[in-house]
Amino acid sequence: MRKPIIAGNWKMHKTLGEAESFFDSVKDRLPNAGRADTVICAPAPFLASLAGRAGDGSPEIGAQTMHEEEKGAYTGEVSPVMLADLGVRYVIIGHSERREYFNETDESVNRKTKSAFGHKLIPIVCVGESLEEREGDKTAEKISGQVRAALEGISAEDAANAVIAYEPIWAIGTGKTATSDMANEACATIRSTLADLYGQETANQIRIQYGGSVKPENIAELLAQPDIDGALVGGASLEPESFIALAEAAGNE
Ligand SMILES: O=C[C@H](O)COP(=O)(O)O
Repeated sequence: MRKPIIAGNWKMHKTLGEAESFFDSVKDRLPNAGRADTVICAPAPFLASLAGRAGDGSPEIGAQTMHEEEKGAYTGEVSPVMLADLGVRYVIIGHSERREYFNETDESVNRKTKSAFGHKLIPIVCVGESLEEREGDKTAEKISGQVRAALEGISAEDAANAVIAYEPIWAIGTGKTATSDMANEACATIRSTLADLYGQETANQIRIQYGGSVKPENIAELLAQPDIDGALVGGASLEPESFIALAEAAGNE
């Protein structure tokens, strides 16, 4: 049985004060803490403070990206060593916004995914098709290729701990959610790719999230699907009440 996982991706939002106040207001109010994993992926400048506030029953802390090297002359970047040292547990790798605006490629996603495992960080690896690819009937080919590339050279033992986030690009921040059937079909394609790579037993252990305009109103229907184990949530993770509602729905699964 896979434990549901709700991860909030705050993207480039909030001040430090707002981030701390959000965290303090949700950390003791997650009704089903223990039945679902919850994660806040905050902007890098807030990670130390939030990790210091995290504890039993609170969300875990995630980063939104990282560099694959441990250290070096990479101005502006954050290393896996730095994240692990702060107590960060998860890191989003290859979000479509990173692929589009910051030149991330399947190759860099693979390097970062390997590096995350090498530093005991759990990667949330993002894959997803554009509207053009969906309309051209290329969804399965695209997401399956992205999963294969991201996990190339990664052992089954590590892969079992990965989280894969299926985020159709056309559904991100647009209010357009994939129907739960469409989302499940894509997540099932990802699971069958994982089974092809690692065998069915390992594939059955890997958690697959859906992301793209997830809100308290649609989370239950998405989580009811057999291959959807959680959500990567942007806009609806910014307000405490809505994040708590999402976590509650996941804990009831
Ligand atoms: O990482 C989160 C996704 O990009 C979804 O964002 P959204 O929930 O605002 O559509």
